[in-house]
Amino acid sequence: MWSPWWDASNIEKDGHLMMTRAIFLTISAMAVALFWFMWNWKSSKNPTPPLPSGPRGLPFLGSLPFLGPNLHREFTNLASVYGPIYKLQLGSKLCFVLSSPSLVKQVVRDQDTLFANHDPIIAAQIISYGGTDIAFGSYGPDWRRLRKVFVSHVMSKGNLDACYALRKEEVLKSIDHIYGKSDSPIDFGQVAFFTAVNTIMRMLWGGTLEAEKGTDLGAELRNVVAEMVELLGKGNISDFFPWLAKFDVQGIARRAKQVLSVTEKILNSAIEKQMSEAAEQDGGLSLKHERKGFLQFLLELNEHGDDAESLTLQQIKALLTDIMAGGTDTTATMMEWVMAELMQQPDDLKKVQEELKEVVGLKNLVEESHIPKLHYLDAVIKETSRLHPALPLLAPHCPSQSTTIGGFKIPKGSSVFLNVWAIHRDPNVWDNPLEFRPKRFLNDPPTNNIHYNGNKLEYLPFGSGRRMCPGIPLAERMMIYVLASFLHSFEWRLPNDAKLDLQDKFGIVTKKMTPLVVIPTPRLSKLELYT
Ligand code: HEM
Repeated sequence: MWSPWWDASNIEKDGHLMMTRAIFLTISAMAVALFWFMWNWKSSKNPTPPLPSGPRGLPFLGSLPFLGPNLHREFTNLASVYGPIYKLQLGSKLCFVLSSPSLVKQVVRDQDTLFANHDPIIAAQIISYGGTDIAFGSYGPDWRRLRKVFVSHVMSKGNLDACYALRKEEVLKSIDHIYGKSDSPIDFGQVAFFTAVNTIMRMLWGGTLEAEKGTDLGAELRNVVAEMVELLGKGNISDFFPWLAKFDVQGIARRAKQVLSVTEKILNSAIEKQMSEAAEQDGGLSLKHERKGFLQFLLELNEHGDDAESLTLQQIKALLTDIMAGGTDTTATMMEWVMAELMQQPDDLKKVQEELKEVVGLKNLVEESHIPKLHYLDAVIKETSRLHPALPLLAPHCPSQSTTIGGFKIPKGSSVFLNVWAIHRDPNVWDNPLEFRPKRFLNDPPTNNIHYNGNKLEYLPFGSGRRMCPGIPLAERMMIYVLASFLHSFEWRLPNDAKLDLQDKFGIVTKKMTPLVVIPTPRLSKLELYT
């Protein structure tokens, strides 16, 4: 076999060649060594953080088959094995669960902007007009404008004060309804839900849809809201395996589109009606009557406000949908939990009712002006929100870039769950956390103040940071006003043979496992107050 290496006539030529090769090899070896050294030096200075540990799971499915239905409890149990930050593979989705105030701080304070997106699930994207709303919209200029309009105008004290008359009318209707059921068992959650939906709808439209009273619009709206809430809370396999989305195996996308078309019909008719009513009156959108709803307010803002505040019609509809979906079931669920806790704690119930008797008097109905004096009821609601936060894992956040939390890598696009349920029940954070003790929130001494505003990371029933609940001013007013009205107007007891059960059932809103059935008896001294 011929080879230039062995050919004697080419010795001189080969000598040069070998020398060149030797030099080339030496330089290459030195370059590789230098690169290797630099790389090691750089990575020893900036080591890539590891992913946190977590359950191994199965190939392809990850931990999906091992998670039971009560995700908040499962996540808390896993934290006792893997610590306050761990990873979880769910289908093709990489998730992280954080369960300590200091880790939560890194998400909602230190890296708030980076974590300012919510995880966009398929049903939510459809219902929210492709994520043009606040709850599922991507963080950016449009989202900021929408949220600003909502927080500083729709939820402003002035605007909420202005529609008190609408809330009051709906609460009085509910009192009348409960009075009609005196001394018989009622499903408290259902009454709370009807009251919350009717009150919120009334605030959305103001007087606009009143002419529709004879129709079943109220029932249609309640059904649509109930369907929205159900779809948002349903585990959708396509969210864990996006390539399955086109098959819509569980029919969730199809149902979400149906819900959207019903909502669209109702919203369009409300907008048309609002505009034609206003045109009849003065050629503009400013209705003369005082019972303005949010819709009219938003349309007026569009007509008279500056560009920085004007919204497209689609954004207005998406915002109204957020209020329907985000504000009704949460508020009603919390009211049911408060009532359930009070049924379990007769001493606290007595204190709440004594306070109401003193502040309001048995010859009067509760007014919102009484609220600032209802300290004990306020503390009861706050303590209930600690033990039973409506969204125990908040809404999962999604980092827009890869980052580090607690020394661990969190890749871009993963889902980050903040387990406030675990924090609210952590003995390192709260004294005797499982005891129902409203006193914790009595603000005594005043330096002890704990509010819903997300400033104390130990207490986050409404979240914290850029994506915290923007509906707090309305939620707070509605919960205390409706509960005070019901607790002042009636005595409440469990049916004789009933056993109180405080177990919960995880969902987008975590509710009581079994409905709370209670018996109302009129408490006020003047019966004419009830009708
Ligand atoms: C007791 C009642 C309520 C509770 C417990 C509650 C709780 C929450 C929580 C925990 C979040 C997610 C925060 C996060 O991910 O960090 C949220 C978001 C939201 N809530 Fe509420 N909420 C209530 C009532 C309301 C009301 C009455 C409205 C509207 C009038 C509302 C509108 C929203 C909206 C639009 C978002 C999305 C915010 C965003 O993504 O930027 N909520 N709520």
